[in-house]
Amino acid sequence: MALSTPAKITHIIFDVDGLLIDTESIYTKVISDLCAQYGKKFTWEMKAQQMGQTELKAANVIINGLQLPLTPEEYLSRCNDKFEHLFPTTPLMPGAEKLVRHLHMHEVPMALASGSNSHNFELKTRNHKELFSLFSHAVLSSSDPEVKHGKPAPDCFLICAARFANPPKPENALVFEDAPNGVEASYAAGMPVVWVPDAQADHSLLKDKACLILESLEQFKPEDFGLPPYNS
Ligand SMILES: O=c1[nH]cc([C@@H]2O[C@H](COP(=O)(O)O)[C@@H](O)[C@H]2O)c(=O)[nH]1
Ligand SMILES: [Mg+2]
Repeated sequence: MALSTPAKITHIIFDVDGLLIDTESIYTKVISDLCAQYGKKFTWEMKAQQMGQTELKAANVIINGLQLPLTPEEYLSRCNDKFEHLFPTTPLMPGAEKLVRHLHMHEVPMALASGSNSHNFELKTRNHKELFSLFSHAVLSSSDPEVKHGKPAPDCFLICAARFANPPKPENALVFEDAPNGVEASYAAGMPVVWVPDAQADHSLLKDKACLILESLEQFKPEDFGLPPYNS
């Protein structure tokens, strides 16, 4: 379903969590278990507000939203204890490896823009080092001093675009995102965005801000964006 046709795409910026790697199911499990210890339920609405945000901002969403008797530091430390063991087991999302290798083979410059911090990013990608070496750079909003505001602000995408050797104009950089906050951020950056939402996401809120909505990266057709088709 193409909602609008973007300008010529010369660069690609990928989100990480829930888009290239399946860390969102790990976040859901760990945060649900923590909330349950206080008799609270981690709802999809709450999760959608957290996704893509910096870790500290996301912690405050839950603590304030569910009135958890924890400081952000306590919340993050409890989660990080579990993430330390779980993130290194993270699998890739369907279609991610095929798309990244294809674009790399055709020398399309690619980078990453995530809400993660650098320690967790290393854990999450530990089993996929060679694949993640194919990106030119990664902007990690929770650790990068240049990123003043995480998604839904456009900062991480604008900074990511500016760090390419030959920086594209925003309209020439195609973003792939799973999070509503990420779609808002890329739209605010003036970049076309392919949205690959969680099955629970409400499409109606963002359908005018994404140029394409897919159930999976496996459905992406590079030629629809002027990029080399698969098998070329
Ligand atoms: O259930 C959750 N998902 C995601 C996040 C936040 O979203 C970031 C991942 O963002 P992105 O998809 O932009 O990589 C995580 O590092 C974390 O800060 C969270 O707090 N809770
Ligand atoms: Mg994401």
